[in-house]
Amino acid sequence: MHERILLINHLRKQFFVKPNLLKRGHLIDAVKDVSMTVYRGDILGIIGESGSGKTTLGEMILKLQAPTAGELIFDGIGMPFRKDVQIVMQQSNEVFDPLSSVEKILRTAIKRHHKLTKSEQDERIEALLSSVGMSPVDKIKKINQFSGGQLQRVCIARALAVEPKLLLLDEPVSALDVSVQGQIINLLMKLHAQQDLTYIIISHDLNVIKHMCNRIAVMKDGEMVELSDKETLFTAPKHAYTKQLIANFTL
Ligand SMILES: Nc1ncnc2c1ncn2[C@@H]1O[C@H](COP(=O)(O)OP(=O)(O)OP(=O)(O)O)[C@@H](O)[C@H]1O
Repeated sequence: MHERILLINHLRKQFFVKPNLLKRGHLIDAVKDVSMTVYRGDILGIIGESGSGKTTLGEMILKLQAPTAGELIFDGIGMPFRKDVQIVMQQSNEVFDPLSSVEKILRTAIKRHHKLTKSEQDERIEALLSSVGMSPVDKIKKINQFSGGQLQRVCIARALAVEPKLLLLDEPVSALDVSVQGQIINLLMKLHAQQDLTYIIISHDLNVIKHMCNRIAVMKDGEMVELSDKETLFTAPKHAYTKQLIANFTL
């Protein structure tokens, strides 16, 4: 029996679009009426064209946006919530202060959520660096000394610093060179296998989605038009829009 970690129940988000010379101000439904269950250990992909509501859905899961209607129920996720859901984003070089050291970034994250002594923090920093395949000497390096792939490792280490249960990966590799993409994907898969983690991945890249996910949700115009396990989605997609996405992918 799969253990539920998150229930998304009739979630809706409207935005007011300000008037301009051509159009009156109006409301749009970025997310219309999305319901789904995320199970512990899932690697759930969210795909769909630009503007289909993927980011808005992700922001509601992170509690960065309040839903207009509906609810999110997190199971087995205690307080404070902030610690249990973390994000790894695409533009890792814009996420950090370029003059910060890795040590400072990780220590700040650790201190925010755990009461540890200085030496316990040091141990945790070393363990985090090792878990993302970085060397202990990297901790004194500044963010502006790292390549994109290394930065993404720092981003992942920072997210893991607070021992989250759910990671939202928003285009986790799309800014990276193809060879580095593979390394980061392998790292994410290794961490998922080793630690008790659940992933939600937003990506335009169906190769990444196919490689990593066990279940996939398809968004179109704010609606979730299909939620299938990976095999079904790629071999017997149900919705016409999914069929089109898969056909374009296999061309
Ligand atoms: N803060 C906002 N104010 C007004 N409209 C918004 C806001 N944020 C998003 N939208 C609109 O909501 C819709 C969904 O946007 P969203 O960014 O969630 O889509 P997406 O699927 O993540 O797109 P992309 O793949 O390009 O990131 C779009 O029409 C977008 O213009």
